[in-house]
Amino acid sequence: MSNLSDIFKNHKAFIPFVVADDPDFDTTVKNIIALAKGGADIVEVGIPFSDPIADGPVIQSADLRAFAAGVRTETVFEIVDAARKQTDVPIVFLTYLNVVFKYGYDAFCQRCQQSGVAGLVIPDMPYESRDEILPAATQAGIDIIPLITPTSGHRIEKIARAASGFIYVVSSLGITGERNEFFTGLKDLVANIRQYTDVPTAIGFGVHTPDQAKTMAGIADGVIIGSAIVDIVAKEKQNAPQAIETFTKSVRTAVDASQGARV
Ligand SMILES: O=P(O)(O)OC[C@@H](O)[C@@H](O)c1c[nH]c2ccccc12
Repeated sequence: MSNLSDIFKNHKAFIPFVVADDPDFDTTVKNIIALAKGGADIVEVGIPFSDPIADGPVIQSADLRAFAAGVRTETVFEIVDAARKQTDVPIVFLTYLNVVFKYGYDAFCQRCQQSGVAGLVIPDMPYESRDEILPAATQAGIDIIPLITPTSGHRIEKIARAASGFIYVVSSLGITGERNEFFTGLKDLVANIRQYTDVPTAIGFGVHTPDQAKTMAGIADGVIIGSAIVDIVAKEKQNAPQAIETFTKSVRTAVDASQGARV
């Protein structure tokens, strides 16, 4: 397994998301570095996919921009390799299962290890199918980061007990995208998960302001923001890195102000 869990040991984690090759290779590399400079603990890099069923319009549009830029799965690895020359910020992939399947589980996990990718979030891989990829991921020292949603119900125990890296707690039903209303039972959901595991939890979906990030970091061990950052990329294009660093710093400050701030 990777050492992703250690990141959460002494402070609340901020995990931002960007889509690879949106709007181009160099800007994505600069965005990853800007996120790291701004205080991200882990960067979630999205591999564009043709049928992103869990994604809202902001990320769907980003995937289309990446496809227009000619993105291939290998491009995403090359972007990470290029970023690695300037930052050692932990990186996880957000990827749909078919991308990994087409590349080949062993080859994909080995390539991840080569690029220093520490974990995979595969939103359309049911817990019951994880055994297909687990041997290759374990061999490569990569965490398969599970998602737990407000409707996971009786499956929470087995998902939590099998988790490594961190657990992605989905804040609300539906698709990714900025929200102002969240599932009201998040505190109970996190408490339920914590009965079964010490693996840290990070809440994502809809969070788009520093105040919301502070609230979520007060409930869980970390917070994930995607669409709000992808929206900056959509608006700022090649000028996004500076704006992204500024936004990241504001979220970092807010997350550190929640309980359990950096010691
Ligand atoms: O965009 P939001 O609402 O801030 O949510 C994070 C999300 O973007 C990122 O974690 C993600 C992007 N695509 C996904 C698909 C499924 C689950 C999570 C994701």
